[in-house]
Amino acid sequence: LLQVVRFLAARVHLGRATMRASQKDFDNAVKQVKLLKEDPGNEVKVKLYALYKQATEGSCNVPKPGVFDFINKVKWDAWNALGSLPKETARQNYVDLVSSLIPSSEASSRGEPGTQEKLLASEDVVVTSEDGITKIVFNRPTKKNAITTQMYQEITQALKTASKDNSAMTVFTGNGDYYSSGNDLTNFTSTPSGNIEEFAKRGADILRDFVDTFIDFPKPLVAVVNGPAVGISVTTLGLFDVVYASDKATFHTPFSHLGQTPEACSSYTFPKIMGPAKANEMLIFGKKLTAGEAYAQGLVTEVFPDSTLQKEVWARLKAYAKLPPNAMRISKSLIKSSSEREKLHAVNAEECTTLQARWLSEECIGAVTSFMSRKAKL
Ligand SMILES: CCCCCCCCCCC/C=C/C(=O)SCCNC(=O)CCNC(=O)[C@H](O)C(C)(C)COP(=O)(O)OP(=O)(O)OC[C@H]1O[C@@H](n2cnc3c(N)ncnc32)[C@H](O)[C@@H]1OP(=O)(O)O
Repeated sequence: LLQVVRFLAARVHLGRATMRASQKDFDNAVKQVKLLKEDPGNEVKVKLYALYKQATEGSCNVPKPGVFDFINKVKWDAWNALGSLPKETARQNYVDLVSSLIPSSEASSRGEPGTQEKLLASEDVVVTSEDGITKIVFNRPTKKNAITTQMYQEITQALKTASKDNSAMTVFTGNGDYYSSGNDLTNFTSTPSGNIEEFAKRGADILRDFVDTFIDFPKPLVAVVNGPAVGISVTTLGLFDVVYASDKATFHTPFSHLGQTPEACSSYTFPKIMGPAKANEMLIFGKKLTAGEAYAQGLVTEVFPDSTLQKEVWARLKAYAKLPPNAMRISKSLIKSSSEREKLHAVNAEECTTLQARWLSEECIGAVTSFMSRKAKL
């Protein structure tokens, strides 16, 4: 990786020696990186990081991270490899690299970077409202609908809005073959230099807010699990009112494999739903359930053949959405009483604090590093 970084930095340097990117070009490129539709991959992200640091701070001037701080060590190595490359050259190389990542059709229509942010940002989470139903769709099919940090925040916002809109219920589903592969593991690799503890704290705050919004959601909340579900996309199901699943869906919570621990109140809801014996096998040993098994354990309301899922489920939901909305909300609040919600908030807080510490553990960093280097898959 270091050789690639050095080679590319030198190549871009030689090729563009006569050009000079202005500070404004650089600032725009920094904004454009955040708007990229396609994930450029870890190698490019590391290069961008190194060039950004060189352009803004000059030669690497911070101590080498510890041996177990894998991610920061890769980043440090890449920055350090740029040696004494002048700041202006690093700035130009950064701008060139970013423009090479933007398809020409997009570059011409993009205009001022700030103006399209919202539009592009909302592509990964699509929210629509029709027939009394607000639909929230995980829409990153090429990444198996893995949930980025930004998506957590968008979903939190979408739920807060849906709780006040005039729809009768809210339905989650996924686009493509997966419902969702859970937390996007690259969320862990975008650590701003240095303060990994602060980063983990911010992650825990985002997660806590996200789960709190599910706990407090006042209207019927339905999941249409169109395919395999992993991690947090499974655990949140314990906070839904109804879960319909395709017979192709699977339910997998590989927390121990990832050096992590349960979230979304599943350490409380799963034993309550399926009994401790079955919940332990899922949450501690990461046993993957088929749709039929998840139905038998009470996590899923009903399983449909994949070929008829969409037709049957949406027809049923449209009919349900015509029921008197206040009656449905009041029934929900009786079932999920205020004391139960209080308990769920306390569980959520504890799970988030536990995860915050886990994310800094050698076990977790090692598992994420393995996934990133493609040695390990579930
Ligand atoms: C400090 C952190 C701040 C974070 C902010 C808040 C964090 C809250 C965190 C809450 C805790 C959540 C826990 C979980 O959800 S644990 C579960 C995590 N998920 C996984 O471990 C799944 C990993 N993915 C896989 O094992 C396989 O991809 C999978 C079995 C799902 C599919 O395998 P398949 O062979 O069919 O497909 P590919 O692997 O080729 O996948 C296609 C592309 O999609 C990318 N992908 C898939 N899943 C993820 C993922 N979870 N994260 C990132 N990327 C993912 C995969 O890399 C492929 O991409 P490329 O085509 O670019 O290679």
